[in-house]
Amino acid sequence: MSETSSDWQKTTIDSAQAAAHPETAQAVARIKALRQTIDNIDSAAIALLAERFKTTSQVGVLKANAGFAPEDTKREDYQIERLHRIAIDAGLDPEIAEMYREFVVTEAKKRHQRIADAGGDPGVLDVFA
Ligand SMILES: O=C(O)C(=O)C[C@]1(C(=O)O)C=C[C@@H](O)C=C1
Repeated sequence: MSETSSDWQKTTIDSAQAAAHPETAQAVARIKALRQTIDNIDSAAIALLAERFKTTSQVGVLKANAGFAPEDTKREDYQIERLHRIAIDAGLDPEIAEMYREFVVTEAKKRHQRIADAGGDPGVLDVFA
């Protein structure tokens, strides 16, 4: 339950909440189970993002060494159309798919530029160095 009417957006749902409000115990238990699935999805999403950025870094090296610019608008137009279509098929608001695309492609281009500035060395992106 909300602690006060003004902070209804923030309810920490945990065992303390369940103990204090036994009438919502079923909802708390269900939310807990759903959170496990959310955590699994987040783990998969982070692993996929890691693979995507490792892959785009390889593209960045090839582009830098070949003298190609970081951005390819024709490829991006294809990605926009494709992700819009597959989002609708998947039951996802295409605006969310576009926000995702914009985020990953913008970050990939920044990294392409950093690699190019480093003369094609992807080591410049090594966050663990
Ligand atoms: O496919 C490329 O040319 C890339 O550099 C990869 C990528 C992407 O992140 O998907 C990034 C920048 C380009 O403008 C288009 C696509």
